[in-house]
Amino acid sequence: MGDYYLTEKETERAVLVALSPQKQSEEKTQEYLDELEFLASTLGIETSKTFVQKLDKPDIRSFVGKGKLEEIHTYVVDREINIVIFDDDLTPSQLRNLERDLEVKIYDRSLLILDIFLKRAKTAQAKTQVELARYQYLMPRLTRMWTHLERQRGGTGTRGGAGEKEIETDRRMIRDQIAVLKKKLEKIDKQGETRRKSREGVVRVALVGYTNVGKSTIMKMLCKEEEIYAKDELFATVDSTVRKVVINTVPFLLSDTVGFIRKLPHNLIESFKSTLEEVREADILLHVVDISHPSFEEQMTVVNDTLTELGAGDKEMIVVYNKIDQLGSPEEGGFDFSSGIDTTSTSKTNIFISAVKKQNVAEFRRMLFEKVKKHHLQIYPNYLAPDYY
Ligand SMILES: Nc1nc2c(ncn2[C@@H]2O[C@H](COP(=O)(O)OP(=O)(O)OP(=O)(O)O)[C@@H](O)[C@H]2O)c(=O)[nH]1
Ligand SMILES: [Mg+2]
Repeated sequence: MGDYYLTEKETERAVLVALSPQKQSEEKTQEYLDELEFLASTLGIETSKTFVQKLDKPDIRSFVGKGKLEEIHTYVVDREINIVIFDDDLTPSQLRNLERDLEVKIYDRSLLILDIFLKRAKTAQAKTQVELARYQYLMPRLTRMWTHLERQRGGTGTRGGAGEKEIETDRRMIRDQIAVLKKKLEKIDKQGETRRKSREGVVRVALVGYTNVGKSTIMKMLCKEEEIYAKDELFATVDSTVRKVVINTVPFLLSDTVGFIRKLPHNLIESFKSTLEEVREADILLHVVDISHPSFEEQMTVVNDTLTELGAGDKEMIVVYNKIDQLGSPEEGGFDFSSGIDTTSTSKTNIFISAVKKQNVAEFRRMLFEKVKKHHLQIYPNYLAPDYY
């Protein structure tokens, strides 16, 4: 008997499924799967095995081909797996077919991300936004949700799913719920607008970046606050936090925002637009990058694309390359970051730091101070800011 049988019942065990198109390297596929595993573990789901199928496009009926599906099914039954997670979004009919064939909970990337957001959201606004996005996601997939409800009520894997009548009732209920949530959000947005107006006349800085790069850690470092939640988990921050920071007598507002990720569900971006208003209204963006991540460049592209989508693509920006402590020393072939500043780029400013090991933090603060001062002087031309040193 393997270890599997010793695992506590409550632990959710999953298998991951991804496609590997011909033009994608094996390393890339593995990296995507690692990210998916990390997402799952953030929800407390343990990954038991991953399945990869060499296919350029997903199978219309069941995402993977028939043979692979049988292979997955056998494994799921043998190892008492409760969830199968697909790295791409599934169409409503794929979801239905897979659930029928595999007889376990089926997740796709979007649902996984939505569930993490649901777990993390703290403020009324974020909670409402996630609920809305989740209902919009579930709406075309109602049969599936119904069978989930069935199971929760103690039914056994209802093969045929619910009757049309029940589904219609559910659909109506969800439609009403979506309307209620939208109204609620409008009201919250109005209050937010008033609050944002009251912040006029103060320079605004927003931390942006891929998830888990260290935004909240930098926020904490700049605010000297302990209560900001930073953790080695994806989407540790879902609500945006705003704090007043003063560097060398120049005040500004700093906001920490939700991290971006490859293939962020579109509904989610839509519903988070008001939270991301912090980003749109910022004078300066601090684009935090985890330079120790093997695909940091791709992550930067995801972030820049999302910023463009939000209409914040051409803002003044400092690129903060974080986690340099994770890189090798110059002797080991790593970079020499001792100066902390790369002046080769003209439109943007780059800085290399370690928020945890506090490397190059003084240079970073000075760079930020110079930028903030410039904006502060535009608002208060008569203000005499002292020199940094
Ligand atoms: N080695 C190293 N780890 C760091 C550094 N900065 C942050 N981390 C770690 O990276 C992990 C993620 O940090 P967070 O600050 O939560 O990252 P985030 O960007 O706010 O993440 P989300 O809110 O999940 O999007 C934590 O475990 C941090 O301790 C650094 O300079 N060096
Ligand atoms: Mg965070």
